[in-house]
Amino acid sequence: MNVRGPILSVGEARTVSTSHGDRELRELRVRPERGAADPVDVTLWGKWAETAEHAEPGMELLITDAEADEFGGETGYATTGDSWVVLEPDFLVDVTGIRSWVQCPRMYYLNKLSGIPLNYPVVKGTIVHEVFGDLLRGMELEASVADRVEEAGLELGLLGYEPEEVADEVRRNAAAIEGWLAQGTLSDEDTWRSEFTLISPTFGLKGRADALRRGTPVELKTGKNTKREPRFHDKIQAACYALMLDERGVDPDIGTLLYTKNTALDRNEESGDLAPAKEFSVGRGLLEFVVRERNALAAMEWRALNEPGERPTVPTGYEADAKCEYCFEQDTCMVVSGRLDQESKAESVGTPVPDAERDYFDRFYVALEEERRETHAEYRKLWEQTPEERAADDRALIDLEPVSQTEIDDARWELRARKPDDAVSKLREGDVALASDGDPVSGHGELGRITGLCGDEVVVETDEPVELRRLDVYPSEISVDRSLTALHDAILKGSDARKDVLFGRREPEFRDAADRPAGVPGSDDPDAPDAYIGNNDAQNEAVELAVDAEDCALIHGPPGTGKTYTIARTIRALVEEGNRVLLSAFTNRAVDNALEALRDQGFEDVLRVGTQTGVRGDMQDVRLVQRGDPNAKAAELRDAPVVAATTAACGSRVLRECEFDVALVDEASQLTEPGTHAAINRADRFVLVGDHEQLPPVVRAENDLRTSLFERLIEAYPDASVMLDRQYRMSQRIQAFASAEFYDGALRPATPEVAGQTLRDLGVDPADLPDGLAGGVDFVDPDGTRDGNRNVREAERVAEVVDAYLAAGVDPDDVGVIAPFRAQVAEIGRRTPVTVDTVDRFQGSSKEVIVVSLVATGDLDGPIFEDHRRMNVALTRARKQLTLVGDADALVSEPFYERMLDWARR
Ligand SMILES: Nc1ncnc2c1ncn2[C@@H]1O[C@H](COP(=O)(O)OP(=O)(O)OP(=O)(O)O)[C@@H](O)[C@H]1O
Repeated sequence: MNVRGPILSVGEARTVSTSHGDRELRELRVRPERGAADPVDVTLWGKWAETAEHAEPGMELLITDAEADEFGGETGYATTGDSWVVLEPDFLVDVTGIRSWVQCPRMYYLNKLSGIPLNYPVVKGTIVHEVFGDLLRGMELEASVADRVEEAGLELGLLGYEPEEVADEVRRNAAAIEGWLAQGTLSDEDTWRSEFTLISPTFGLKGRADALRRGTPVELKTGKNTKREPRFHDKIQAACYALMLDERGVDPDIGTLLYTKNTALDRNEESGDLAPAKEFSVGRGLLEFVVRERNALAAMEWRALNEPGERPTVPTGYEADAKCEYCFEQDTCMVVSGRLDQESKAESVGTPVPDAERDYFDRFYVALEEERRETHAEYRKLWEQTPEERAADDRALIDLEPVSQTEIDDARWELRARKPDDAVSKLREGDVALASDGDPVSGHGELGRITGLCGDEVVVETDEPVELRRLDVYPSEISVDRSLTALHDAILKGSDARKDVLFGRREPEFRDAADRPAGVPGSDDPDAPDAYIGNNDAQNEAVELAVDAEDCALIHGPPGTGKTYTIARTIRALVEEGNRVLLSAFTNRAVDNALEALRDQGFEDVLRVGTQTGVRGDMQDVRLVQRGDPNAKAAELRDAPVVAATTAACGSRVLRECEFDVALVDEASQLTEPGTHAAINRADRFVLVGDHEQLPPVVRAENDLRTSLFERLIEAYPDASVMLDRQYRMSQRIQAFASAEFYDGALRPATPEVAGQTLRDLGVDPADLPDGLAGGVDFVDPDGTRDGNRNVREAERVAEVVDAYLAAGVDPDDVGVIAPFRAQVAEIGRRTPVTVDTVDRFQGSSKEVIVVSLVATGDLDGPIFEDHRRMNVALTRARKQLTLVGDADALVSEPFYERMLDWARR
């Protein structure tokens, strides 16, 4: 049986003599059934007693195959020969993390901070891995090498490599793979597959194996190894995959390491075993060792968050017996310990950063690790929720009917399936998702990209074929990983001038207008134009503030106030003064909108960095295609005066290599502080544009990540900010409530036309509409009942309201419906031809007519009500008519909504 629950206390290590000789043991007291049952004693025998050394009260413990023992009338449990003991099984450790942890725990920690840099071994390693996959999928060697080297054009160019020399080296490495594949090691019964995603609920592990051969793991290493045996930490990596396969009942007895550089070595100069493939046997002892090391790692991570000490616990390097002088991370290690005043086995260099910076680093390090745990909780839902629960949670499309599996050009697969009519989910075209045969954890699952999601059809591209019966949201830690790196870069590598402002040691500074160069608006030059933007003082002031900023400028733009227009003008002004600008935003949509505005203003010299599916169709012509000639590609990126990318992409290894004079970040109020650093680290100065009265950062954990840097700075430095106060979107009647509630009444319509717009301007005669739908703002109470996340009666009423507008002559494209839950979105979507979506998806867009479905009855519960800022977004999307559909009794239960109701019914 399995025993699982929180640890209450940990006993001392003891040695007892048994019929098998002296044995170590350690007793712990735990509350089984995840804390629901009465406390019991559990005994960890033998080597598992080592795991108890890391255990602390509060941690979760799992013992599989435990046996019950009676002692003094009490039932306890003990490990058996088949038991696994797992600490904090909910913490999912990545296999590559275990590998570096075994080498040196501090290296594991440093890898988190410094990310994967752009260097030649990394890029070459990626190419060789890609070629390996291609060869396994039956592609021809030369074609694969040429294709993969070309694909890496940009990265190779940034590193100054020529394609021929790289192709040669990759070819030599690939020879090892080809030779091995051809060597007769393979027979007809050999079953092969490349890249296999594994997640282990029992062992708290996840990772992607390079390949499986007859069910046993194969790992590719692009280095050399002239010993007979694989390197120990390489074995550990393969053993992790073996352990996860074991959990699926495969029981692999060997693992293989393929050292591809061995074939490239000169036999006259090198001695030893030059065979690239090295097998080793995977015994129980090795697997137990892997689990114990994983436990030590998980315990360290637990202590970093849970120990009430001043600073998070991080490894020092003394835990391992690795030699620092051979370590690639030695320099980083010394700098990090010097700057953060950490104990470390390597010497430290440099002086510690001031206390405030260290505290900031620690606070956000912990906050990001908390966020990581929330991400792990998302993974857990893959096995803890039933398929139906996951579908109801919008996290999966289930009951798909496989239609076809087609091999496409570069040995990849296109899977098609039919989905039930009413199925909805968070999944969108372009997302990476987990395609499976119905069971993504213990069945057959493949990571793939959604290339089509339209009507009743789903199309996914994967490396290997799978019967597409279910498609799941696949959580990603990449945002946490990149944020940690951004935090490291900002605090440990950032300039003191920048940090003086971030840490309140100095006010942001601005150039005097008198110092503006000739020709620039506001300069002494009599021939210079009067203003950047002649018809809107606040916008003009915003551009001036941005071009004069020596540190930073903050542009606060309530809904419809011309943020995008001002951003475009600002970028032009910055480029005119000779600056190179990084344009960034939280979403691809905002990046593309800003680019569109820039191009509308006649500025075309832009480069869009992003994936093909992420970038909008009309911006593909300025998208940087990474494939191609290295020199040309690198020049394209280095010479562009304006580079545009999401903040997530700013943390990529390519953009981390780039420098800019100014970073301009839109939607900055939706970014966490580390998320903002990812963009502004790349530039000397920065301009943040946002509205902290609209949606806050999207995070799962409740901590400091919820407040944006934009919000913090605008409160600290009001003089470094401008609020755009005239809006070009809403009628006077619509904007009144938001202006009063969120902007101290300062928001005004930009022109009388904006203020006075009505449905009549769309050619609609109000007499053609039922009573109470043409007042500019109206409220309808359908007397519905909330059922879970939907309200069917209300959905029907919303559809009737929409029909009434359409019947009166409003174009379907001019009407939008906002609902708080995806279930209600689907409920309404079935009944009407117009766009229906959640608030979050509507931020940044607008419609002539908006109908909001509030769903709640009884009490006010749900994401739209949790945060008034969400309601601000919902109420400020409409231009001419806003119709709220909801339950008046529920709304009057809170003063804010009562005021909203009064306004809507006025
Ligand atoms: N100074 C201006 N003169 C004339 N029209 C303007 C001016 N500024 C903005 N506009 C117009 O107002 C509309 C809204 O502007 P924009 O799209 O830039 O707003 P936004 O603040 O980015 O909106 P959102 O709240 O959706 O982010 C656009 O049609 C834009 O062309």
